Amino acid sequence: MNKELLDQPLFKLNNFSFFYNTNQTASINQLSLSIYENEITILMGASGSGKSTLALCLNGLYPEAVEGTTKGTLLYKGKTIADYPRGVINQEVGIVFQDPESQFCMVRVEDELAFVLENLSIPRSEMKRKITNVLQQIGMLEYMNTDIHHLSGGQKQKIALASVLLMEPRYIILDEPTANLDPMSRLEFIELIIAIQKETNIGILVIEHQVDDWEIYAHRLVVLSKESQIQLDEKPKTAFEVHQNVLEKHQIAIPMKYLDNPSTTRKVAHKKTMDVCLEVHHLHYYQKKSAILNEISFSINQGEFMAILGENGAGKSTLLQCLIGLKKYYSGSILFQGKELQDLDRKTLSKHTGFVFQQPEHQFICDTVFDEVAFGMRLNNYSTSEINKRTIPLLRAFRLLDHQWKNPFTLSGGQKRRLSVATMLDETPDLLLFDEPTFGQDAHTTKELMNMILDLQGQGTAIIFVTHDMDLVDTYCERALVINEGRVCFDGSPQSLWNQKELLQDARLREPYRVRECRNRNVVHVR
Ligand SMILES: Nc1ncnc2c1ncn2[C@@H]1O[C@H](COP(=O)(O)OP(=O)(O)OP(=O)(O)O)[C@@H](O)[C@H]1O
Ligand SMILES: Nc1ncnc2c1ncn2[C@@H]1O[C@H](COP(=O)(O)OP(=O)(O)OP(=O)(O)O)[C@@H](O)[C@H]1O
Repeated sequence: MNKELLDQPLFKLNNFSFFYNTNQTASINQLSLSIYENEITILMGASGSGKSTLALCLNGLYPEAVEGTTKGTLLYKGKTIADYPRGVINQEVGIVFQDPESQFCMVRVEDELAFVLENLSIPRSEMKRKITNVLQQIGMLEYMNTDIHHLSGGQKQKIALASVLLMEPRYIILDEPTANLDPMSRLEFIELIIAIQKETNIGILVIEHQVDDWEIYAHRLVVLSKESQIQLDEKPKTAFEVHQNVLEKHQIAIPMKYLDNPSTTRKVAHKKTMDVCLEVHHLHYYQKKSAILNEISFSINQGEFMAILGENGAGKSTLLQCLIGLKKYYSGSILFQGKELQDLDRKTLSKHTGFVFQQPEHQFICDTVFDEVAFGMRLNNYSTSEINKRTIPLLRAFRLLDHQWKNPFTLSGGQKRRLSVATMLDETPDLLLFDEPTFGQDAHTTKELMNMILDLQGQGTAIIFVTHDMDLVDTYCERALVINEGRVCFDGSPQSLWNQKELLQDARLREPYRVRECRNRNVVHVR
């Protein structure tokens, strides 16, 4: 690609490095890259390759907002970013993060958007019109007066995008923006971005680990190695068709449509035993008088692997929190191995169960990665040599050994997620609950993580797994429980779920790629 001869790049990095002061090695290492306006560029790379750090440097937030230093040059419109007056770049280069909550300052949607306009010194008389226009543009006008906390994940993501659009940016960076969205919201969000790009012709940088729904729209795919060196810079179609070996080497997930035979990857294991692990009877849960969970009943046996599916806001996380005893004020009953959950003390419960939170940060309590993994063992009075014997292999398996003395809060998104899973595997639990454990993970980690889960399933652990990834459900799960508006609307095998088109639509789910492919080839009943 020798585009540079034709156009002046919007961003130009020349041997650019970024060091967090707490780390000995560079998080971005002598990267040279040009990024152009009016293009959609996808940036991929293994977890920890420096993608989010790069996004924050391009937006001018780093190094100022963090203890870090840079080397080499990073030019925006031909001028060093540090030479622009404060705030100019933030306004011209907008970022939407994976977790939109981290971007909000106000309670109501309108106030949040007005706050953005206030910072731009827009007169009050113009605010209403601008807010109405942007909400119309993203299809959220009816939510102008809604409390942001009452919006679903997908809706919050759209409001985060609206805040960025109000700044009329020249460039937008989307850092894993769809990782928390249900399958339909994900598609709608991508379509919205593409429509906006066509209408305004602005440049967009998409950082993602799963690009199945993005790649047809992108002009360019850039792949970084672990050492943040460019390994590939191609049209996505060419990259996925011609360079699969390079992509696999760098742990990049190849969209299913480019794989020879995706159905051979199915690994559903039937390890269910006769021993009941958990029983839920007539569970109801209310939040501020509104019903979040309604009349939920099901049971799961040891060795069973069940996915919980449903649209953003359906009640999946609330259900998991009830099942693990974090939400206590429910009605109905939950029995763990025959005993009422509310009668079990926390220590017994934490010895036999594990819970991986949706936001990994919510479960970190120690100052180092090592201590975080060893925490449960110390609580159970393990000797130092026993702790080392168990902790080191776990850190190695989750590719965290090099980061073991770091503070967990300074890890990359994917590293945090891996740590949150590793902390639950210090023993073989009887019940493991995962709230979206694979989002934000590269292909290699997702595969390893799923294999570890299958291993535990084989040892008799009952697995409950909340996910928005239908391909994962199709590949690994033997049972799916679908929640819609707080009620169970399906409980059965994923294969029978894929045949219920209306139900999938109501719950805003999608068939996995394998099944869509079968349908395209007119195989009517999918097995
Ligand atoms: N503190 C709260 N006050 C009022 N409503 C709340 C509160 N917390 C959650 N809710 C509502 O409860 C419902 C269920 O939320 P929950 O987080 O369980 O959904 P979810 O299925 O896990 O969604 P997602 O897929 O987006 O993670 C949502 O409609 C949400 O708005
Ligand atoms: N605030 C911080 N302080 C110290 N080190 C950090 C900080 N944030 C990130 N790092 C380190 O910098 C490296 C790059 O992190 P970054 O978040 O940019 O990676 P990434 O490619 O976005 O990863 P992922 O795909 O897992 O989100 C990682 O090794 C990470 O541990």
